[in-house]
Amino acid sequence: MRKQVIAGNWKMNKTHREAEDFIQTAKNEVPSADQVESIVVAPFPFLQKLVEETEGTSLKIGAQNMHFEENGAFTGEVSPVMLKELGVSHVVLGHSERREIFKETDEDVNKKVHAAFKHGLTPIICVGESLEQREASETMDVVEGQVKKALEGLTNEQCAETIIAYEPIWAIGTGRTATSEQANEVCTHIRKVVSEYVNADAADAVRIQYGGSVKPANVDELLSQSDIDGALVGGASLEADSFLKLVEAGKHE
Ligand SMILES: O=C(CO)COP(=O)(O)O
Repeated sequence: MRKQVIAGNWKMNKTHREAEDFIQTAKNEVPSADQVESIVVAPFPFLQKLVEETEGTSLKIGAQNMHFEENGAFTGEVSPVMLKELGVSHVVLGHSERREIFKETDEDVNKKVHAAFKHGLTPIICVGESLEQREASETMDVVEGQVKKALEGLTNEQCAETIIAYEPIWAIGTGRTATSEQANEVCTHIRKVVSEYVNADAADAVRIQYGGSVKPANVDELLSQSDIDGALVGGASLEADSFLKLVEAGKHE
């Protein structure tokens, strides 16, 4: 049975003080790591402090992006080596906001995924279609292309360890959640793509999250779907109480 993984993506939000207050509330309240995997994906300036404060707890800390190179003349960028040194466990890669606003390509995402594995970071790879693509019935093709390109050149074991987040762009921050059937349909397709592109074992092991207006009121139904193994949550992860409810929903005994 795949363990659910609930990640709160804070995006570019919170002051240092707010981040601190959240972690103090949440760090001892999250269920144990063998029941559910819980991750706070925080802005770079907070990472070191949050990693220190959550040491020995079940709450893990992830980054929202990174460069694929280890070092060099890349002003403003952060490397996988730096994240690893801080003790970060996960890194979100290819979020639609990075793809759309910062023009990241599938090729960039693939290089970043390789860099993550090289440095012992677990990638959370985001894929998902725009409203225009959904209306043109291109969802499955778009997502399939993104998944294959992101996984290109990885070992079968690395593919199995990857977390894929299906986040339809039209559902992000809009309050318009995909129905659990719509979300599951695409997650099932992603698992099929992994099965054909990698192998059945990797497809069985890979965890596929849904993201896009997930909140305590709709999380149970989403997580009860056959191919949804967790959630990547923006807005509803900003308050500790709400984040804890989401994590609780992912718990199994
Ligand atoms: O983009 C998201 C998480 O990465 C989803 O954001 P919302 O939960 O705010 O819709």
